[in-house]
Amino acid sequence: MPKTFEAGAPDEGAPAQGAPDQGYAVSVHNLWKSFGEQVAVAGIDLELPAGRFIGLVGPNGAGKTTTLSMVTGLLRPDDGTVLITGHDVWTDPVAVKSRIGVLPEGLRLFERLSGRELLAYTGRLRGLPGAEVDKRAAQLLDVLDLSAAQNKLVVDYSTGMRKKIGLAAALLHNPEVLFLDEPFEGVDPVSAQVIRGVLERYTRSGATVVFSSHVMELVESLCDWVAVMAAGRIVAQGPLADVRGEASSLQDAFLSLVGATERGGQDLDWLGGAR
Ligand SMILES: Nc1ncnc2c1ncn2[C@@H]1O[C@H](COP(=O)(O)OP(=O)(O)OP(=O)(O)O)[C@@H](O)[C@H]1O
Repeated sequence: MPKTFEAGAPDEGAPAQGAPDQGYAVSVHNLWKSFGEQVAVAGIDLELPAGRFIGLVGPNGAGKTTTLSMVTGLLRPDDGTVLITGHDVWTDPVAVKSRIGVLPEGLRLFERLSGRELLAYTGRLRGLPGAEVDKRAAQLLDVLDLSAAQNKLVVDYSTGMRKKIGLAAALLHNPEVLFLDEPFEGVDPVSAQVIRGVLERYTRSGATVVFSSHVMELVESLCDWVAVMAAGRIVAQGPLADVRGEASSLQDAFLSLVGATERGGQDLDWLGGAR
């Protein structure tokens, strides 16, 4: 069984941009959220260091989306505090929103705009000068292989194209911290590689990426810091190697951390039997 432990302060020498709060990009304290009787997030604490590629992993229903929604100011917590680069999400929302980019789950976009128009609109909302928006939008569309589709309406985009234009919109103002809920879902391997390259370049500049995923291989290959959620709680957080511990892979560590059982469908004895 891998170790369960809490994160210490980030390593000395780790890149830390714009994070006055001891180098933490995100500090969450005692965060709670219930939906009726269902406790979705049960008093979690998280300290996510700046300049890292951070994976938030957990089984279905663990509370990842609820957590990311509260951390990014999309959903009001029942209790607790969230600081982004030292700014409180709920008492200082303007400061926070200028510093973060978000690719939420179930991304809602202005679908009657073309991809290009969507970026122009997002850029102006972010207060960027028009010429700068044009330059950045053209570069992002090119890197994300969306140039040919830039004049097509977003409503006609595929799932993967929607993720990519959503990512471009989230990156346009060069945020310090980027939050991505399942960014690779529905994205083909070539586009995934492109997104990966963009995100790696972005974190190398000192920015922080926090993304949720079920795909352990992806988290293991991309992230240098991991937080594991199960049943509304954080069961481990820290550098990838520490969370993996003695386990041969993050997948194995994850399965024992979340207490997975070996139920491989033994009860379904009719399945595949005589028809
Ligand atoms: N708006 C809502 N109303 C009622 N219950 C909700 C709502 N949103 C989330 N929940 C419940 O809260 C719990 C956590 O859900 P959440 O979507 O945060 O999990 P998740 O880890 O993101 O799951 P998945 O990986 O399946 O997307 C679940 O039991 C879910 O049913």
